Amino acid sequence: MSERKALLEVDNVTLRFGGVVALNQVDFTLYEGEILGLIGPNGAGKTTCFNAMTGVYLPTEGQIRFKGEQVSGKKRNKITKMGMARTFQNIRLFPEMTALENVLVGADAHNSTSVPTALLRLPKHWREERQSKARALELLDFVGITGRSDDLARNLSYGDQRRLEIARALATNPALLCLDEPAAGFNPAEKVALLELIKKIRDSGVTVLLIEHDMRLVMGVTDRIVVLEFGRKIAEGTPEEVRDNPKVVAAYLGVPDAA
Ligand SMILES: Nc1ncnc2c1ncn2[C@@H]1O[C@H](COP(=O)(O)OP(=O)(O)OP(=O)(O)O)[C@@H](O)[C@H]1O
Repeated sequence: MSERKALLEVDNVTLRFGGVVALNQVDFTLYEGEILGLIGPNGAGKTTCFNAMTGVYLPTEGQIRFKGEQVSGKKRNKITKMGMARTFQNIRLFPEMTALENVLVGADAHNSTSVPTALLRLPKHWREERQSKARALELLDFVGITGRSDDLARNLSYGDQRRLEIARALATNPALLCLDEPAAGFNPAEKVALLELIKKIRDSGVTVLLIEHDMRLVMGVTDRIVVLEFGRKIAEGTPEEVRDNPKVVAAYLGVPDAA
């Protein structure tokens, strides 16, 4: 246990929107190399927590640290550069760009080419562009949409658009990938395939944080789970521990059809 290395620390975070306490003294750590599930009923605070971690919201109290460095108050592109990438509950692709171009936009966050180098089309620029393209094609292959690189994003199936979003996030070479309900709208077969992809991402060395409503998906893929209810953490542990926790059963698993 002692060799586990903290990647992201949510340290006693409270977040208020006016009178609404969306997060109430939430505390947990995400360790390198794990798949952590963040679950809870509607309105529990999952998305707010995610948004705080990725710099969208500033906690009212407490701190969030990534690789030991505070993320709160930092700009999005700085947080991306620190090694954190995310997808969104609602797909946010550039619909009129090709799949490949969408991934290249992700990779751009990482390129070192300066604007003058790019404008003057110096060799370094071409080299980086070639490398980025090769890497983008590799990522499309990795997420399972080989052959769709030249298709406009809007012409991809819903499932493939979700995969493309993941490829775009991976193009920033993250240490941590945060997935916000990636299986929303998926049929059971697509969910199984997504589960495989999430494991493959982790096995490639990327730590994964997963917000998910589908209990079966969460149980089948995560190493540990944090459960929120009304903005508070009510449980944390392995899928088995969480599943058997009476508070969780009452709050979430007891809801018919939650699975
Ligand atoms: N921008 C905001 N302004 C005011 N209240 C907000 C805002 N965002 C979230 N809330 C409130 O904070 C609480 C937590 O919401 P949040 O969206 O984080 O929950 P969630 O667990 O992600 O829910 P869901 O599963 O429905 O997406 C809710 O009471 C919500 O109404």
